[in-house]
Amino acid sequence: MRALKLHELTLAERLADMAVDALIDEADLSPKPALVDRRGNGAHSDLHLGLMHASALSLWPMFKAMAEAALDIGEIGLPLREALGRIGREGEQAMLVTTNGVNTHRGAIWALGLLTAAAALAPRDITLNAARLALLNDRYAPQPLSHGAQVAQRYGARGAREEAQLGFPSVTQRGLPQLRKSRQQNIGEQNARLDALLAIMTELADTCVLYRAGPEGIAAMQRGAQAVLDAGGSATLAGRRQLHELDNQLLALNASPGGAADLLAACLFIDRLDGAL
Ligand SMILES: CC(C)(COP(=O)(O)OP(=O)(O)OC[C@H]1O[C@@H](n2cnc3c(N)ncnc32)[C@H](O[C@H]2O[C@H](COP(=O)(O)OP(=O)(O)OP(=O)(O)O)[C@@H](O)[C@H]2O)[C@@H]1O)[C@@H](O)C(=O)NCCC(=O)NCCS
Ligand SMILES: Nc1ncnc2[nH]cnc12
Repeated sequence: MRALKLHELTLAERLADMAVDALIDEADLSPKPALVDRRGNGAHSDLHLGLMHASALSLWPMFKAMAEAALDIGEIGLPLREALGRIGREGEQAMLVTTNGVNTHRGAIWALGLLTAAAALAPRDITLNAARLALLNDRYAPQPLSHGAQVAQRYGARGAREEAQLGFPSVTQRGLPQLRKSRQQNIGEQNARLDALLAIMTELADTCVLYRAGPEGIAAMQRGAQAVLDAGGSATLAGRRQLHELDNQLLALNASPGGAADLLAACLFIDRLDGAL
């Protein structure tokens, strides 16, 4: 009998695999404060873990197309930025068809889309090149009054666009260093990832939290996340108590840190890519 020969994955396919894996790892990580995880729906009535998985898988062709566009065009500039915008909008439609209209991964399409394209061009300069792409103005992008735009107007908050334009400081200066520090303490991968999420939450202006719960919600998220880390992190008993407290507080405020969750996925993507280099 002849052996079945599987085709070797292209670079674009491997990057799409890594992006989807990062989204699934983020969704599965538990217990995340007020977010969808293996325990339940957090502060969401319209989301659940199966939907997050289906949504992540629906985005695989989009991530692959973004990486291919970067490889075809070969340089940072308006043609690539506008190609990514078009592919991203199509991906968002595919996501909405899969989820029956629920917004599961809009922020992740933005962050991981830019990072996937940047990784295809030059993995070692990934956040710098993602920022350069985010700084270019896509002439075809619609200007809807999104939740992010509304809270930017009301509170002057820096949202997803600015986070990318600055080269993802929440990821490079908070999430990744914490992930590596916690791993060195041999506390287990899930605890290290939870600590990374908390580190991201300590300073982020998450526009999802701001839209739902205002500055009070942001203060509760940032203060509570810092309290877990100060108590020794999510692997310690004292830290777990603080984490439980943070979960309760955010649920009471109906505040879901969806932006922080997307940035954790970005963090896991870059970490995986570093491991593959
Ligand atoms: C340029 C865009 C990023 C648009 O940004 P803008 O801020 O105008 O739009 P939003 O759609 O409100 O926000 C983008 C999403 O980014 C996540 N996010 C929030 N804060 C931050 C932050 N500080 N840094 C990084 N990322 C952040 C967040 O995504 C998660 O939350 C989603 C659910 O949130 P929300 O929409 O508020 O809630 P809903 O469930 O819809 O309603 P309620 O339940 O509250 O009633 C969830 O999807 C997570 O992913 C923000 O939502 C860019 O998005 C854009 O232009 N998109 C158009 C398509 C495109 O061109 N893409 C290009 C690909 S390269
Ligand atoms: N796990 C999660 N729960 C709720 N919103 C999210 N957006 C991205 N990941 C999420």
